Amino acid sequence: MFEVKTIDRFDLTDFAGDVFRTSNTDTPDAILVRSSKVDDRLISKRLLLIARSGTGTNTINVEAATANGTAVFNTPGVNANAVKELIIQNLFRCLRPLNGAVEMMKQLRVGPGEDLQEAAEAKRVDFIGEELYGRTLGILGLGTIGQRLADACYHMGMQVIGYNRSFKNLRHVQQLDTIDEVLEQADFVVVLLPLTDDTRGLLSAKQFETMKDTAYLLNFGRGDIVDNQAVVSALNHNEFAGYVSDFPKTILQDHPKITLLPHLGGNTIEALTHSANLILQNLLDFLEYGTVRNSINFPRVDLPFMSNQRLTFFFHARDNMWVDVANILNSYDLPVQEMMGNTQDGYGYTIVNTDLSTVSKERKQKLLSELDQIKGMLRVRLLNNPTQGEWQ
Ligand SMILES: NC(=O)c1ccc[n+]([C@@H]2O[C@H](COP(=O)([O-])OP(=O)(O)OC[C@H]3O[C@@H](n4cnc5c(N)ncnc54)[C@H](O)[C@@H]3O)[C@@H](O)[C@H]2O)c1
Ligand SMILES: O=C(O)[C@H](O)COP(=O)(O)O
Repeated sequence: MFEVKTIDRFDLTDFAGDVFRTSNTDTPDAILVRSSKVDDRLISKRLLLIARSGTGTNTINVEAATANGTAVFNTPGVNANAVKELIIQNLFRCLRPLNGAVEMMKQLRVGPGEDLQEAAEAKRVDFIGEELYGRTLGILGLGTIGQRLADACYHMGMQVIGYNRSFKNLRHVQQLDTIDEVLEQADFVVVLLPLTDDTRGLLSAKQFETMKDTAYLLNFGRGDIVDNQAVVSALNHNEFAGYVSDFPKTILQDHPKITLLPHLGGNTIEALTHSANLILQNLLDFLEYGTVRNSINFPRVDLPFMSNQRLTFFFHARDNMWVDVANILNSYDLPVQEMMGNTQDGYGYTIVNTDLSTVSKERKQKLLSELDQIKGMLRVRLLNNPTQGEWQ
């Protein structure tokens, strides 16, 4: 039904993913990616969906996809535990100089008759650490990951404060009214926001001035939420103690107070497996059945496929939209066997189970073209029941 090919054939750099197409054409029906940027040139009329295995969708032009009638899917929450655990590991690393101690142990040699443990203990004064217990954790972005981190750190004895644009009724977090209040009070500030027009460059020189000089900033949201040049400058002026980022930039390399990771947040066997399974299921269900789950721009609609064919409609929600569709279906004497629809953020998605088995190919084309031309219609699809016939 769908071939899977790699995107390399498009010769678009900075992109690596799989595409799905129904015929031997360079224009894909669907694109599957992790964090790779989806080039806008791929959002052609033919493109039915973009599937992002993972959470952040800042590498996809969702607005352009929506206007094109292309569904965008992601797998929110599946890597939240992986990110939470990596952040906790890094909180400990900020206070306990484990890397140095392990390195020292690799180098340490004792002579005949000397005791290695004794020699090691003589060196441990260089590796005295501090404890997380009783310290204040500030979380910017109290979503799925932020809440899990808050619960775990609260149970380790930390005070947890946070900022989110909407109020969240959370048991273990004192939610503050401004980012600045969090920055002033926290010993650790963890960024867990999405990258949007509102959050790009949100943390810069002015914000760093308000931080404690002993505080650490950990960015597991997205690199561009933080002004990297301002980070380097603030650290050079001892405005805060250290920066940990999951999003490497050359300007941050080699600074003694900066720790860079190669975007490891969701990089566990569990998260990757779970995410890949979920996104593939959602992708195939949409391509073959028109079912929508976990889409960020299409409303959720899941109707059992009990007919020979079904029509799916994605449109700008407006008064009388359905009257216009129904008039055309009636003029073709099409039975509406079952139907389900939903709206979200001004867009509607409707599935109609029907039977076109007696309608000629030419009339089907004419029907689809008339439905396509309805004012506000963004995408019409005709699907054959995969368990009852061949793909058309
Ligand atoms: N490092 C990694 O590997 C990794 C893994 C997963 C997610 N992430 C990043 O973390 C982000 C958060 O993930 P999540 O699963 O918790 O998402 P989420 O959608 O559950 O949480 C995001 C939270 O941020 C809040 N928010 C959005 N814009 C805001 C603004 N301008 N000001 C204040 N609050 C705002 C939302 O209300 C929400 O509560 C993702 O968007 C992604 O960029 C990184
Ligand atoms: O948004 C996400 O899910 C994370 O940043 C993980 O991205 P990745 O799929 O490239 O690991």
